[in-house]
Amino acid sequence: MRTSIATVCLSGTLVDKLHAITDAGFDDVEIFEPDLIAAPQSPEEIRALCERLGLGIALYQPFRDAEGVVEHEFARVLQRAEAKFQLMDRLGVDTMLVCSNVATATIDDDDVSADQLARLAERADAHGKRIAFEALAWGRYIDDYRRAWSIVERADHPALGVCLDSFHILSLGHDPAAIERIPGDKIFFVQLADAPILSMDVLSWSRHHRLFPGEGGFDLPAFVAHALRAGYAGPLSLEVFNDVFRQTDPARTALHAARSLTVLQDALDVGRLASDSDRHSDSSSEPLELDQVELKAPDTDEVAALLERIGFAPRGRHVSKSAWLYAAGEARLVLNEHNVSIAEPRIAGFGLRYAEPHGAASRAERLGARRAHRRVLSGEADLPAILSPDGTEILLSGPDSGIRWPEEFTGGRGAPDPGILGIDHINLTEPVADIEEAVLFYSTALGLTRESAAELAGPTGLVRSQVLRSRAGGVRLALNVVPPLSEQRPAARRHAQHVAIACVDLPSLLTRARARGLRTVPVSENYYDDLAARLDLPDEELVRLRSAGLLYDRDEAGEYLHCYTETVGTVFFELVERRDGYDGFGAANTPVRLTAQHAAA
Ligand SMILES: O=C(O)c1ccc(O)c(O)c1
Ligand SMILES: [Mg+2]
Repeated sequence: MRTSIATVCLSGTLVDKLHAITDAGFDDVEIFEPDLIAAPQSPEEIRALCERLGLGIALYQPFRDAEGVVEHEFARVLQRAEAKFQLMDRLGVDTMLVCSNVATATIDDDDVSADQLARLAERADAHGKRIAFEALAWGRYIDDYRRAWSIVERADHPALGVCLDSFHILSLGHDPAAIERIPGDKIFFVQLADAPILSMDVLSWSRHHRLFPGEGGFDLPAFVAHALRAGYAGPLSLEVFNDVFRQTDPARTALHAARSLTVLQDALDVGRLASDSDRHSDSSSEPLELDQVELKAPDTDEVAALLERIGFAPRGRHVSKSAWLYAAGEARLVLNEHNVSIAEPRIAGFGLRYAEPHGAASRAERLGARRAHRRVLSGEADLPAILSPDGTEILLSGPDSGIRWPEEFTGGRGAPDPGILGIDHINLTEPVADIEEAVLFYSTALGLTRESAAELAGPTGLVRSQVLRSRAGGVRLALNVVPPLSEQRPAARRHAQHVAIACVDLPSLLTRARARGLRTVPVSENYYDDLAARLDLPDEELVRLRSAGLLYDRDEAGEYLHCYTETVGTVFFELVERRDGYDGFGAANTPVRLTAQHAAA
């Protein structure tokens, strides 16, 4: 199928947008009228540019408030339309989107709307143009695609069809199954947008919060499948009104958009295969384990000292690079000073183990991931590495390739604390502008499953937190969104990232670690008073938690004890003990940490 995107999805001038859309590989574009009106180029120049770029103009939109009006007003509608048909001739586009009347409609009568649309279509036809009628979710009378179709059917004009926009249909909870009752050749256009499930007025929801397919709560593959079963053969076109995407770099956003369509098309293919031969989606695309984390800094001494206080032991220095491996239990952390351009320690990468790392890397690349140059720590094995959109390096290892690379580090000393088991999870931060792209990347290119997002109260407002994990449970990744106005704050307040270390008998480990000089984020007395009020914990347990300075959470399955270390650069560590299958992240305790870190930074 042809792919398309509306210019309204991107930032910049019309010319910027057309270049970005072409470079991202789209076949077609919807020109959003305000973009054209504001452009200094003539319609002929825009047409010539699109021809030169090999980009088809699939739709001109929107034309508003056309039907349901009294007769003398309709005469004005036809005059307005006439001018637009001439403009469309100059642009070389043959389909115009007409959306249902939101402002000037005074007549709630399908016969009147059908008659007026038929007359509009008659004029369009005279210019060799077509009208695609779209029910806006906030249309004055027509807000349901089924009603829009019945009006189009009644009008019965060959130059009149419907435009189906997933947002308007799914936001109102309308069943998309009736799309299959519309003949495919009367579906003139399909627009796709996802959105987070929010309870707010539908106009604001649509204008500010639409997302690319796969990023929100709508079932876009099912929606598109209905249109395809109806026989729709036109382009799949993204129409995403989003305040953030309209501010970000258009080239990057267009790539992000294209990736979402690739994922959607894959989901449609899998659906088709599944119904044909009952095949299940491929679980080999999921990572098995998070097998190491790499921290980079111009000078890693401070992080190294912190790790030793926690209970890690140096396993050695890399044979040829300024990099050190710290290990304990199954946990492996690489401290890398090689080719470092950043000023402060940060999480630069991590390793995921897959059943087939090369297959996983090709899949990620197809979904837009860039290949990373060989990682410093993998001189020997043939391990692929990719980059997340923000440049985090992800090393993909196989079932046994993880065993050899630590041998490149020699000259270790000491023994790790036996209380450390491995890496429990990592928590990265993303600017508001990048979070959707990051979530799409981790959930598709890396094969993780997105869980519902939470909003956690911090000293500078709500922090959105998005958990991604492997279904089998071996990999857990949390992404926290940096509050948008925090850019001027010290780095540690803006984007402290952390690695959570899984421990056994955390209270005893903490006693030993404190004897080695470890300091943890202080926990207020008020916190323990609240714990006592909230959870029916035995007094002795409360005393133990309080004296150890531990945070506590529990779910239906079990309990979670945890604490946070001091921050070095933009990195800190969390020490966690999961008891009896506790499956969360102690999210309820995040405000305590954020506030303490805010005060300390
Ligand atoms: O928000 C709007 O006005 C608007 C305009 C055109 C569309 O196709 C649409 O879905 C919404
Ligand atoms: Mg639309």
